[in-house]
Amino acid sequence: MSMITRSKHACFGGIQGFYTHDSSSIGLPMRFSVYQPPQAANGPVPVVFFLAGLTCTEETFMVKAGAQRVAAELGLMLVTCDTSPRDIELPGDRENWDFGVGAGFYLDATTQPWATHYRMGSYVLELRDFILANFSASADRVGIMGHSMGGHGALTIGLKHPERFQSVSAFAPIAAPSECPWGEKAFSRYLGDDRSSWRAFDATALVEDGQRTSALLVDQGLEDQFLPNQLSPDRFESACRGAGQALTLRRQSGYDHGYYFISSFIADHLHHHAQLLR
Ligand SMILES: N[C@@H](CCC(=O)N[C@@H](CS)C(=O)NCC(=O)O)C(=O)O
Repeated sequence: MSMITRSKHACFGGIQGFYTHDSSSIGLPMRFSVYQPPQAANGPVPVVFFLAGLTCTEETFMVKAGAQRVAAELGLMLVTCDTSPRDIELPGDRENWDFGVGAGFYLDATTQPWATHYRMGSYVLELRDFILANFSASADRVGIMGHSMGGHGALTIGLKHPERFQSVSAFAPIAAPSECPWGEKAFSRYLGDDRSSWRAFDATALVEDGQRTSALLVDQGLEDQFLPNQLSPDRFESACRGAGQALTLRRQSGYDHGYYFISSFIADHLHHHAQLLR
C-alpha cells in the first residue's frame, strides 16, 4: 500500500481527505488527513502541519477547529497525523489516556517495548516528506503548529528542524514537559530515567540549549484546567526572553483547554503561518 484514500469531501472550494499509508518509521499503517485549498489545483501551496493533543486522532482538528474556511482564503494546505501508532497492542498501552495509544508525545522512544513502533518524532518528518512528494505542497514553505501534547511536538520539532519548518505556533503547549506530571510519566517510560536525555524533547530546555526558530506565536487560555500543573508557559517565556528567541505569548482570559479555544484563535495562527511562508 502506498496510500489509501478513506474518504474525500468538497470543503470551501477545496478537498478534505482522510488517508492511510504504510509508515517506514513506525513500521505500521498510519492515518493522516489533508485539507487541500482551492489554490492547490493550480500549483504548489504552503502547507501547515497540525499536531493534536492527548486522546485525539487525525480527525479531531479537521472536524473541530473550523480551520478550512481561512485556509481556503489564504491558500494554505493543512495536514494532521494521528497521535500514536494504533495497529499494534503493547502491554499497558491502553490503561491510561495520557500514555500509550493516543499519547505518543511526538518523540522516538528508546526503551522497549515502545522503541520499535513509538517513533512519532521521526514519523512527523516522514509525513512531511510524504506530503511534499504526493500533494501539491511547496517544499520550502512548510509550517508546524499544535495543541497541548501537540503544541509540545510543534515547538520541539520546529526548534530542532528550522530548515524543514519555516513557521511554528502552538495552542496551550506542554512547554516544559520534563517538569510536569504528563511529561514525567511519558518521558520516564518512553525514554528511561536519565533526565539528561529528556532535554531534546523539552521546548524550554531546547531554547536554553541554543535551538532557535522563526518568531513564535503561542496562545494560552487563562481558564485552562491544565494550566496550573501541566503547561508552564511562563517558564518557556523566560527561556525565550533569556535566549533572544522571538515569542508572542498571548494569555487569553476566559478560555479553557478545548477546541472552542482553538477555533477562536485559529485564524490568527493561520495568518501567522501564511505571513512567514509567503
Ligand atoms: N480525556 C481527558 C481529556 C483529554 C483532553 O483534554 N485532550 C485534549 C488534548 S490534551 C483534547 O484536545 N481533547 C479532544 C477534544 O477536546 O475534542 C479527560 O478526561 O480529562
